[in-house]
Amino acid sequence: MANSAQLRLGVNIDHVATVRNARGGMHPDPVHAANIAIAAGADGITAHLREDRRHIRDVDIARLKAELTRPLNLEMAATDEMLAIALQHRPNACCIVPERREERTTEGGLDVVGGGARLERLVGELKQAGIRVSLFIEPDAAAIEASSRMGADIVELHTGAYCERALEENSGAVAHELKRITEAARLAHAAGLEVHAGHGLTYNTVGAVAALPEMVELNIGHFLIGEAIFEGLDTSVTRMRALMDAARSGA
Ligand SMILES: CC(=O)[C@@H](O)[C@H](O)COP(=O)(O)O
Ligand SMILES: NCC(=O)COP(=O)(O)O
Repeated sequence: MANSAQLRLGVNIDHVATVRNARGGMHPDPVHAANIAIAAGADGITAHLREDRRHIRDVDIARLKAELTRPLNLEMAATDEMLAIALQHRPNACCIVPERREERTTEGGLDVVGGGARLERLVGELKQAGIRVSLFIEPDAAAIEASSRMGADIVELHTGAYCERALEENSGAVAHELKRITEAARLAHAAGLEVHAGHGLTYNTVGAVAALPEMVELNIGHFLIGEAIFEGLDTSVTRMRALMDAARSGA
């Protein structure tokens, strides 16, 4: 079992729902996957209720909130529909993410600088309901300053570009992206924000991000669910957890 002093692992179970939805029906069940992930060492569960409901559905959020023994992090677009759902279910945290219906995945960070009053109102209403608020942002200084000004509790740094460059085996570009994440983590921590990161992380890319001392939580999904096909979800979560812990302890 994970202990609270460790870097936290949030397992994103969206892609279990993607497989389920390919045939309709109930199988495989994302809540069952969440429970396996928790038993294997996940500290929390992340689920992204997209506006188009392409994977997670409203009923999944209700069941996750009712049945989980670990905190739920609800990822959502900055809309009044999603705000109402969050206020109904009261997850432990809400991570506000940018959404474009036609995108294949979350392509960039939230436009916190341009997001203005609407985003600030959403952050305020969630916080007033006792929900911790995270903003999913690019690792850059302007986004961090705006997140802090807006009253967010947490920033989740988008690691997608870093992981893409790693897949291309472009070591110079990987180093550049890692430097952006490293500097952003320092800056966010100094601004009093809790620092999370995620998107596209794999066994190969997790170590460098886990080693950053300011990092408090990593949210990982697509790779873990993909590896689960080959080695089982309990094994993929356990391996990821071990890599995070080894990186954190300098092993
Ligand atoms: C915000 C984020 O990184 C995750 O929610 C991820 O987006 C889930 O997968 P999809 O982008 O495929 O919905
Ligand atoms: N916020 C990132 C997340 O929850 C997981 O992203 P991915 O590992 O599914 O790409």
